[in-house]
Amino acid sequence: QSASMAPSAASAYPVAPAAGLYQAFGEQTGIRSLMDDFVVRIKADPRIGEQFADTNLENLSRSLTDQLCQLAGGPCVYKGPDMKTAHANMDVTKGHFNALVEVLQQSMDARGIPFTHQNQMLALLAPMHRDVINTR
Ligand code: HEM
Repeated sequence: QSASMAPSAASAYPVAPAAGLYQAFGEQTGIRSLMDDFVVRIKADPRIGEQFADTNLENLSRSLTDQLCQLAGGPCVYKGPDMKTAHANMDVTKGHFNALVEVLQQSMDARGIPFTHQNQMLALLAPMHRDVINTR
């Protein structure tokens, strides 16, 4: 049983990562710098930045790093709330979700992550839309 299939909040979506995905993202260090870049872009984004006004970006980057590292097949374990709970106190629309994906693509482009691997990561995140989007 791979790490990503272990029972946890991050694996409420039991999809196996493509081989080598974790390595393609530069392992834990690479994912952390990707997420450090991502949270700054998110907060600056005119479509969704406001929702992160009171967010501690350091903590968010750490949570997201654990989550993506685990999803990608790395040895991390995301210990935060499940996606429904994490987003329950805010209005998240499909437009917000798509904006976040676009910003993540910008961050992945900036780090030179190959398109195929970008799409493999997005495919792992996509099923979360059911729990994250809570508003029309
Ligand atoms: C696949 C899409 C998404 C994933 C994987 C995701 C993941 C996460 C994670 C892991 C946390 C931290 C939970 C914690 O440790 O407490 C979080 C918090 C948060 N997310 Fe998302 N999220 C997604 C989409 C969105 C969208 C579309 C929005 C709205 C624009 C959003 C807004 C927030 C906010 C405002 C927080 C709270 C940060 C804080 O604690 O202040 N998320 N998300």
